[in-house]
Amino acid sequence: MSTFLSPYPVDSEEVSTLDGSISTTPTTPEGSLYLERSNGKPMSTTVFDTMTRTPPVRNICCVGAGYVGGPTAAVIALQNPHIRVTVVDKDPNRVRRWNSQHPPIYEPGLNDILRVARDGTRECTFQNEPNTKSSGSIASDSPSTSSSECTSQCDGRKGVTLAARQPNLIFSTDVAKCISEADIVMIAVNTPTKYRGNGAGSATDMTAFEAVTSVVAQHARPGATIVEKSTVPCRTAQFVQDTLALHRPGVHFEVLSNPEFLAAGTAIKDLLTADRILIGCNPTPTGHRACQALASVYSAWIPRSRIITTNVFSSELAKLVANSMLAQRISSINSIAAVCEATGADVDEVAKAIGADPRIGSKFLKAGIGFGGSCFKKDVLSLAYLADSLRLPEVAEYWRGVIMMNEFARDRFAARVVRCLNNTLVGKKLTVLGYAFKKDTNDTRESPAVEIIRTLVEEGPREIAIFDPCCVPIQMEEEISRFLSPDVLRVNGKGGPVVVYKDAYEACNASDALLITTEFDEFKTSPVSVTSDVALLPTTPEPSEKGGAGKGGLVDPRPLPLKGGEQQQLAVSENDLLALHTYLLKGSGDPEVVSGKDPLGRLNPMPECGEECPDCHLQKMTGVAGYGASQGHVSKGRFDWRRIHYHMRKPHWLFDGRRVVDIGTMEKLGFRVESVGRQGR
Ligand SMILES: NC(=O)c1ccc[n+]([C@@H]2O[C@H](COP(=O)([O-])OP(=O)(O)OC[C@H]3O[C@@H](n4cnc5c(N)ncnc54)[C@H](O)[C@@H]3O)[C@@H](O)[C@H]2O)c1
Ligand SMILES: O=c1ccn([C@@H]2O[C@H](COP(=O)(O)OP(=O)(O)O[C@H]3O[C@H](CO)[C@@H](O)[C@H](O)[C@H]3O)[C@@H](O)[C@H]2O)c(=O)[nH]1
Repeated sequence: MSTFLSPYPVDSEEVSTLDGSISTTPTTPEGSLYLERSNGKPMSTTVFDTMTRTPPVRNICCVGAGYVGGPTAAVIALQNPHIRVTVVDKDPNRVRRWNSQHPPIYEPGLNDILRVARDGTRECTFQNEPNTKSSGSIASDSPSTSSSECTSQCDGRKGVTLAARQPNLIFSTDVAKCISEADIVMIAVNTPTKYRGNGAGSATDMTAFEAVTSVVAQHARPGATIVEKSTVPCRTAQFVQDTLALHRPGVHFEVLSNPEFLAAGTAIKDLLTADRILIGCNPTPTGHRACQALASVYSAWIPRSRIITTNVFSSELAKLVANSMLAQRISSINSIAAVCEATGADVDEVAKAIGADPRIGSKFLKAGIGFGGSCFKKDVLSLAYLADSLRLPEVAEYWRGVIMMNEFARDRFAARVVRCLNNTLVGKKLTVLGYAFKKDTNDTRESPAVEIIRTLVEEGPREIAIFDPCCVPIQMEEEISRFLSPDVLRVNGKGGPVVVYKDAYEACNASDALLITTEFDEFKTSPVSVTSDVALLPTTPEPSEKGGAGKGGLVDPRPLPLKGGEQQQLAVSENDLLALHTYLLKGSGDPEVVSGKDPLGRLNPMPECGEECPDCHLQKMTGVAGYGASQGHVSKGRFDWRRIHYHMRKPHWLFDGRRVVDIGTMEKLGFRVESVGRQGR
């Protein structure tokens, strides 16, 4: 039996187990041994606590500064100001951008969090009484940077002072050094589908994960906990443990699985209000203690009851299964869409009717042109490959059917467009509205739009115009030439049929047919609220418990609970501060409110870009503000469909691949609408 003592504390707080019971670890028989003195007499609980209360987590290193690593590390750092969180990546360009005004990815709310955790904050004073005035300018609510100023601005009401905060989020390329300093190393590198060799097109490509594991094995400090954040095949933890043993025989490391469930476009909301945190560990005292240490990091903002612990392989498998089941629901409803198109039933009505049954539920039943994104396809295929390798071909076949149905939905839509246009696109202009794989993101990985464009190009059209409210045109051009061919692109009037537009109305001008391929709110006919970064930050959901007038649809979260005294250096949770930040911004009534505004007056200036900053250069060249996703997407409100209709060519075809427009309204405007999951002409 191992006598290794983990450096982590035994935390007696409760963590829920999968069966709903409460586990107060350590629970294994081995764990109880620590309660005995060497003389065999039982220890007092206090002595036990003191001996096992080891230093809390002080340093986390996240390897991989991508869609998962960047936002996850930012939220962990925000919520744990006492922990130094370092994000390392082998790509110096990516790291440079995380350290600049141009982070490499856009997620609503991310910039606000980055600015607090990466840049630190200054002392500020804010008014902690609910606003009793009606909606209007935020000036009367605006906190200032000094109490005296606030006192005058706040009509003599007392302000409270918030201490400055030191930066605790660092981005670096020094992978080995940062790993060697960490108590917890999270591996969040890409795990795509293998595209060549054994298992090509199905198995997970573990190249990046394996490379990082080997660096971790060589440099991690003894006793460190290694966390799989990447989505990996079941039993990868064994491979990590073996690699560690190979490089560092006799040195103890714990390996945990802690898969991520965030979705693109809502990453910050998903991280801040996660419905569950899943941690898989070895069923040993040291495994449980490592699990508790990681749970303590999350419990800074996630209720303990939402932290689920399982064995390490269940956790790995649960991530693959979660994505496969979600993908399966979409394929199921898309298969029914095909039946609806042939019968006269309407897929939205069917979805509503079945979704009312709580056993089925209403989420993830939106029919369309199929799912895209970097995860669903690869994770379903990974599960199918796992089944194959376990000699369960029937199981593998079942899950491959989900992918087959997804491709069928996409191809059926493209075929319907061509069929409606008399089976020829020659001499015609078609406009593709939406290039990202889902709304409110500039992520285009596995976007169904790309394959639809490929099919349309093969028909020899005069022009395929593309507009996306969130993607940067120059990046779209670069991708199209990479995925399709450079020849298909038309730039400065020369080249192939594909033209990327910055302006939606120009893209639709003189078009024969519009295709909605992403579910952006802009395309909807029902009134859409003007979205902004702040829309997805935490708000205060319990109006009855809080005072203050409703403002911009939000409730004033003040008074925020304060710890540590009446006036000076008060501790307020970052969640509460985000809620106040959101309220002050949203309530401003300013439709252009975006990340970067600072109603609390606590942000430090953003890092300066040098003269040679390539992103500033591109921004100037392209005229696209927020190049590189730093400012992200500010909706300009819904489309003026009347104007679009006026400038289109007859018979005003509109193919709604995402069921976002109201068919009656559009037909009244004169469009000829064809919708997924509804019988056509
Ligand atoms: N994207 C999502 O929404 C999402 C959500 C949940 C889980 N996941 C999973 O999380 C993992 C990461 O996904 P992602 O979307 O963040 O990927 P990503 O491609 O955006 O980022 C991965 C990063 O890892 C870096 N990297 C690769 N090899 C490295 C090495 N040897 N050393 C240092 N850095 C290295 C890359 O340079 C890149 O910046 C995947 O397993 C994915 O399946 C993704
Ligand atoms: O009813 C629906 C819901 C979604 N979609 C499409 O499905 C795709 C995926 O959407 P979504 O799941 O919202 O985005 P992802 O960012 O791919 O997130 C999924 O993949 C992540 C990566 O593993 C997981 O962490 C998330 O939990 C999981 O939702 C998009 O193309 C959507 O348009 C539909 O067609 N119909």
